Amino acid sequence: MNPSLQEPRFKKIGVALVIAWGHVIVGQRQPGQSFAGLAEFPGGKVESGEDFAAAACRECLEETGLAVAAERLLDAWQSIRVADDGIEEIFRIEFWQCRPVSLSNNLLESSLLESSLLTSSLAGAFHWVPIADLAQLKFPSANTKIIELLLSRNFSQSEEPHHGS
Ligand SMILES: Nc1nc2c([nH]c(=O)n2[C@@H]2O[C@H](COP(=O)(O)OP(=O)(O)OP(=O)(O)O)[C@@H](O)[C@H]2O)c(=O)[nH]1
Repeated sequence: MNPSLQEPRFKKIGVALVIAWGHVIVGQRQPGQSFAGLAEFPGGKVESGEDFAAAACRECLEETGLAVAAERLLDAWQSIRVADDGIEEIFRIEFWQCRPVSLSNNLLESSLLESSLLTSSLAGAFHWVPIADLAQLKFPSANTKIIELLLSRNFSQSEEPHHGS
């Protein structure tokens, strides 16, 4: 069939912005991945039966070992291109603010201040990074708006997770 007559293909990505105490979890894209070497937030493809928020939480758990709950959609980025096989491809990323569910506020706070406990519980190249430091990291261009948003907003105490202490 003429590719231009075929239904577009969707590529959906859910990304987790895990924010606590002025920090956010950031990783580095690995060799062999697209955009290797660039910074990234935990995330990946939406699987069948999932929505973007569920995919963001699942990918975060798989990639960092940290269980999180999605709270709200902060930004979405979308592009349309014609793939090599001639089929139109719609690529959409949703950036979801998430909070850790398995750690108490006290533990979160002390581990961030001491920069120890949480780092050791995060897999691979993922770390807690002060939000103010995001300006110095290089992310894929799809992240430009969300980085600006994080840097421009005051993620103060009132934005922090309200769970057991
Ligand atoms: N996890 C994550 N992915 C991002 C971010 N920003 C961004 O453009 N992406 C893009 O979203 C897609 C994530 O999908 P994925 O992690 O499952 O893809 P992948 O690297 O395994 O496969 P790919 O190399 O074919 O893209 C990648 O194309 C990645 O470049 C981000 O902040 N976090």
